[in-house]
Order: sequence, then C-alpha cells, then structure tokens
Amino acid sequence: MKVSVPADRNQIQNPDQKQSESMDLLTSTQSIIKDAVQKLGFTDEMYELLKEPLRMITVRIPVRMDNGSIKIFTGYRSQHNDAVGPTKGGVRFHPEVNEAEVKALSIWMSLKCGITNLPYGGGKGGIICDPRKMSFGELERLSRGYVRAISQIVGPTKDIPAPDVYTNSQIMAWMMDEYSRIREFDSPGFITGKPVVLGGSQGRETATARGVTICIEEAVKKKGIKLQGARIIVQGFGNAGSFLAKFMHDSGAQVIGISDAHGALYDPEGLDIEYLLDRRDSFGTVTNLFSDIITNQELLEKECDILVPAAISNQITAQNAEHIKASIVVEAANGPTTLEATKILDRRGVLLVPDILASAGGVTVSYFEWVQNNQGYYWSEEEVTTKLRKVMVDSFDDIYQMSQKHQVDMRLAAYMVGIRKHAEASHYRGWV
Ligand SMILES: NC(=O)C1=CN([C@@H]2O[C@H](COP(=O)(O)OP(=O)(O)OC[C@H]3O[C@@H](n4cnc5c(N)ncnc54)[C@H](O)[C@@H]3O)[C@@H](O)[C@H]2O)C=CC1
Ligand SMILES: O=C(O)CCC(=O)C(=O)O
Repeated sequence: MKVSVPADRNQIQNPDQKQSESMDLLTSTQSIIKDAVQKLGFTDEMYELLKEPLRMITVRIPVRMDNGSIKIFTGYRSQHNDAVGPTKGGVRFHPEVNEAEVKALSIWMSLKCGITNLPYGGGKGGIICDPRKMSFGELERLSRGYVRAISQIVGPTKDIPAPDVYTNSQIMAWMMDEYSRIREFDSPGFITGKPVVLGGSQGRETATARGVTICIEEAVKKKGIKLQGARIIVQGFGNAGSFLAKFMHDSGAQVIGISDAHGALYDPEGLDIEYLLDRRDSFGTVTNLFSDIITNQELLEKECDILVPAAISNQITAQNAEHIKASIVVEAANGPTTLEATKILDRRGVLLVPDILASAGGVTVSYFEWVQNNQGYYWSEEEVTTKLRKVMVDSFDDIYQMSQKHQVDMRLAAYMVGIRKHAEASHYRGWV
C-alpha cells in the first residue's frame, strides 16, 4: 500500500456539490423505499420501520500518529435491519464520510442482500479520514481502534464488515486480527474481503467487477448491442473500476475512458488498459502520470455505448443527465445517480442498471467467503465465479421482469425486489 501521495494529487473534485447532495442520499432512498413498500402492498408502519436503520453507532477513535500526537477520528457503524439475519456491509475510509451517507449505504446493503437472496440485512461503516495521507502504521492503529470501538455490536453472527472505498484486504486482516484478540479465538468469519491466506475467498477481489460485467452482458442483450467492440467509459479506477476495465477489455469491448479522483483519460481509439493497470497505485490513481487529462464531469458526457460510474456518489445529476450519450448506464458505485437524473435517463430511454443490483457481486462473494469460513472448507475460483454468475443473472432477470410487469424504472423495480424479504421477515417476527 502506498501511503505518501501528495495531497493536491487526490483532491476531490466539486466538493461543494457532493457535500450538499450527499445529504440527499438518505432522503431520496427513503422516498424510493416508500414507493416500493406501497407498491408491494405493505403498510405505512412497515415504511416507518424500514426508512431508517435500527441501530447507528458513532464512535471516537484515538490514534497515536507517527509524530507522537494523538488524533481523534470519528467513525460510524449503521445496521439497517436484522430481521433476515446478521447485518453485512463494507467500511469506508474517506474524508467526506458522514452519518446520513453511512445510513443510506446500510439501507442499500439490505436491498442488495434482498435482491441476491442472501441471509443478511444491511450494515455499513465509515471513518472520516484520508488514508492517502496516513502512514501504514497509522492506518493499522486506526483500523484496530475502530474494531475495539464497535466490537460489542459486530461479530460473525451479528454484523460482518468488508472492504469499501479506500479500504482493502490488508485493512480487513488487521481488523480480523484485532477482533480475534478481543474474543480470544480465531474469528475469520468476523469480516470478509480478507487475504486468501487468512480465509479470504478466491474471487472476492474481483467480485464487484465480475458482477458488474455480468450485468453489462445482460443489459447489452436487452438493448441489442454487441459487447464486442462496444465503447465503454469507466469512472473510477479502484477495486471496482480497474478490474471492470480489464474484464471489458478482455471481452473485446473498447475502453475509451477511465478516471480517478485526480482526473480522467479519454481516447476514442481505446486506452491501453494493461499499461494503466500496471501503473495505477493502491488507491486507484493513475491519471496523475499524464498531462493530457480531462475532468471527471467532461468524461461522463463523452460519446460511448456504456457508461459505468465506479467511484463516488452523485455523479450523474439533473445538471448532466440530459448530456449523457451512453444508451446503457451500469452503476458499479453506490449512489452515483440522483433520483432526478434517474428519471431523466429513464425518460430518454437509457437502460440504467441500478447500484443495488450492479454492485451486488461484492457482497455475494463476501457471503460465499463467510460460508467457507463457517464450514472451514474452501472453494476454487471457478466454483465461486459459477455461483456468482447464477446469482447475478437471476437477480437481473427478477428486476427486469418486475420493471416490465409494474411499468417502473429499474431502480424502483430493484427496490421492490430488494425490500420485500426484509418486510416479510419483519412481519413474521411480529415487529410490524
Ligand atoms: N469494493 C467493493 O467490493 C465494492 C465497492 N462498491 C462501490 O464502488 C465504488 C468504488 O469502490 P472501490 O473501487 O472499492 O474503491 P477504491 O477505493 O478501490 O477506488 C475508488 C476509486 O474512485 C476514485 N475516486 C475517488 N474520489 C473520486 C472523485 N471525487 N471523482 C472521481 N473518482 C474518484 C479513486 O481515485 C479510485 O480510483 C464505491 O462507490 C463503492 O461503494 C460497491 C460494491 C462493492
Ligand atoms: O462485501 C460486502 O460485504 C459489502 C460490500 C459493500 O460494502 C457494498 O456492496 O457496498
């Protein structure tokens, strides 16, 4: 992991817009949940239960920095609904993490687990920090401190964390080690996305991108486009975006644009993906090596067949949705398209594969990892990929059919498919 990236290289673009829209993530999620619950015929009480997480903990984590000072970090863990089973979801390290965002992300995790029929509710965590400006030692102390702070409410049968933005298998390893020390027994099933030698699953590293790839394969069939030769733009070159660019390149599609927090690269003739993969750093930054870059916003509006936002939230908004040229948008990131932009894209006939479906490959293989940890028997990558494909294809079909049957956009259809299991389980438990 590289740790000493100069601050100005990684500045977040358009921070004002993101900050104000980020507060809307929860509100817009709640409004879609309301529609979905009503369309499924559940009561208003059910909406009241599901519109907010059951639990949200804020923790303060003291960390000794390398210069000897103590810095106090703020972290969160949100558990949306545990009627179906333990909650599950990643931990994000990012300077713009906030309470509303973590809550929304935990609700989306419930929806993803509902869509893919995993025995989990949704959870999510985050720490306000910039790991790009922290040393290896500081990151380890922060990761361990977070686990100590949340240890009472997490565990293999309670709430199982995983990687998300700017966290990786090394951070999962430190967290698993800390939890195992606290509990005084080895607990690989406490967390997923671990290194394979510590009980990680084959195929987890590439799972999110694989799931997105399967959704793209299904989406092009619906639109009558050939993947071979299709022009693809991918925003974000981290875990999700970089492996996706590779899979698309390997399938014969033409990756004509990629980006990271620093900027974007665009070449209508196709980019040298192998070279870019080789040169990207551990935070998914590569455009800093080039001088002829454009902005992320410019990239999103370039001519292409398939656009994949795979970075952060609120990227396709009412401001740019009319200018998106792609006929298919597949959301690898969580929350990249606002509610208003979703409506604009739908009106324009763009097929939008929503985040809670497209990015569900990660949690699906995390589930496989947890199952393998629980049984102590490990699967080959081929087995994992075959199982993942079935889950993703079935989930895509369920949502596509729901959208056709109810004449609603794919996002609302995905919410309907995703929320149903949690509503039914909450009802059977006698909560509502
Ligand atoms: N890693 C996983 O298993 C899953 C990730 N996701 C979602 O996918 C998205 C990307 O996550 P990862 O690839 O894991 O993160 P990552 O930390 O590996 O990579 C993040 C990428 O986004 C870029 N980025 C950061 N800020 C940006 C900005 N302001 N503008 C443009 N690009 C920016 C970074 O430079 C980097 O290329 C997130 O929304 C995450 O929640 C969703 C499901 C699972
Ligand atoms: O792998 C997991 O458990 C969760 C991944 C995640 O955080 C997400 O899908 O947003």
